[in-house]
Amino acid sequence: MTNSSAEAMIATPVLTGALVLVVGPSGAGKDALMEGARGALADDRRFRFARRLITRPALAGAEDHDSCDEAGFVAARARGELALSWAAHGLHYGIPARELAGIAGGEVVIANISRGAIGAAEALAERVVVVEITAPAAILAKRLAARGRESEADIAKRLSREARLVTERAALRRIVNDRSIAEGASELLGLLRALAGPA
Ligand SMILES: Nc1ncnc2c1ncn2[C@@H]1O[C@H](COP(=O)(O)OP(=O)(O)OP(=O)(O)O)[C@@H](O)[C@H]1O
Ligand SMILES: O=P(O)(O)OC[C@H]1O[C@H](OP(=O)(O)O)[C@H](O)[C@@H]1O
Repeated sequence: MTNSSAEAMIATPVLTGALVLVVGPSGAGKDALMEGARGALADDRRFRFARRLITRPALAGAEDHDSCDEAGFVAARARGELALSWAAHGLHYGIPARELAGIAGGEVVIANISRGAIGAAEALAERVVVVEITAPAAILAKRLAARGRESEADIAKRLSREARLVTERAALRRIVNDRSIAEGASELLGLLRALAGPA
């Protein structure tokens, strides 16, 4: 190796940042496993769990997100504040650009998104990993009923929602969340830790 190419290698910072897209059917446990992993990583600045903007009022005990009405959402998107947005279940969802700002500096950012938004999200970072959380259909139905956030009719719509999971260049990992939340969260945690640089 010549001196100049050795210098180039030393001068190039090793960026370990990544965008982790958590996807899967309603009731699979995306929020629950992310909450478990977030708790374990609370003091670890290598990780950030993206706070979403949703046109749904925040509910006690549910996902901690920013809320706005539809006009506010459209305005935020027009101002270029959202790196990613999609519509589902009669709601608008967005990932604010500021949530992804640390990836270039090495942060691992974890975001709960629609399976239909994977294609657009793959353009947002160099290293993108899709984590699909799944569970058998009967378990999904039981969990949504027990969660009680939606009406029976809305739960039926969520369960019948068809969404294809297609990745172009992102790596794909799968967690079958059919054991306890703690076990599922620990699997997600292992996967996230493996993506981050040294502590
Ligand atoms: N392994 C598990 N064992 C028991 N209950 C679970 C498990 N995982 C999640 N749950 C519960 O199932 C319900 C649905 O989970 P959660 O809200 O995390 O799903 P989700 O994939 O985020 O769904 P949605 O897309 O509808 O928001 C919640 O009440 C959650 O506490
Ligand atoms: O079915 P697909 O398109 O994959 O996901 C649609 C939406 O469903 C869930 O919303 P919520 O957290 O239940 O409000 C996901 O977070 C996503 O935003």
